[in-house]
Amino acid sequence: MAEPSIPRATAKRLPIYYRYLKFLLDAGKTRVSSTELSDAVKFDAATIRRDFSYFGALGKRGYGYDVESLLDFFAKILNQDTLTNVALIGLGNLGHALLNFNFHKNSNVRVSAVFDINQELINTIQSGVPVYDIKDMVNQIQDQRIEIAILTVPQSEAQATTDLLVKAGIKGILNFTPLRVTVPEKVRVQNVDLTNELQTLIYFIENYSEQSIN
Ligand SMILES: NC(=O)c1ccc[n+]([C@@H]2O[C@H](COP(=O)([O-])OP(=O)(O)OC[C@H]3O[C@@H](n4cnc5c(N)ncnc54)[C@H](O)[C@@H]3O)[C@@H](O)[C@H]2O)c1
Repeated sequence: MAEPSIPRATAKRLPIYYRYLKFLLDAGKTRVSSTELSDAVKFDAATIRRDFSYFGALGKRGYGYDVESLLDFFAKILNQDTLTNVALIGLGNLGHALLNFNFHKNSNVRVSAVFDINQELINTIQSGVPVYDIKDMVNQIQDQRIEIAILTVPQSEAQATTDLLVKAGIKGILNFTPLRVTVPEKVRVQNVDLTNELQTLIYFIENYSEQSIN
């Protein structure tokens, strides 16, 4: 997957643009202005124009953006044309919730393999996805050519599991554990921390209540 050199904040907004454009296309809309987009996705129009400018001059003055070509363009960047298989490591409370969700709607990402140490789970099918013994993880990930993993093991297991993932050749880890895992430079880690997100939200509400928080 080619990685375009766009700011991280822009990259994080892309799936949101993509989902809304898909909605517009399904509703039969052929074009959209940055102001309309702004109302829908709640980023200001200048941010949207700047984001889109990173991909070249896509909009036309007085016309707005062509929904279909914008969607095609984003689909390629987001790799929506190919199904991305993801491994889920640790099928506890959080792992189950993510597996049940399984990213089906509006996305070409799915969890295709689960790994755990719990003998009651190993060799079962959960939400349509096979659960493997963690001991088989390196082989399975390599055989299935999985490049992305979601980490939902206890904190105490996070680094050792990450080391195994690195050994298996994984390229990206969505880390839900509180540990900031250490990885070689070529591996990308995205940390998800709901407490942090909530605290950020509270901070913005308390300090910038009159302004947009995007
Ligand atoms: N980021 C967030 O906002 C957020 C929210 C909740 C929980 N968490 C974190 O997510 C992780 C999971 O939380 P939970 O509540 O689902 O825990 P849990 O105890 O319910 O589940 C952990 C699962 O990991 C499995 N496991 C243990 N060691 C393993 C190993 N070495 N290899 C593979 N599987 C292993 C267990 O058998 C269990 O199924 C924890 O690190 C927790 O701190 C993060």
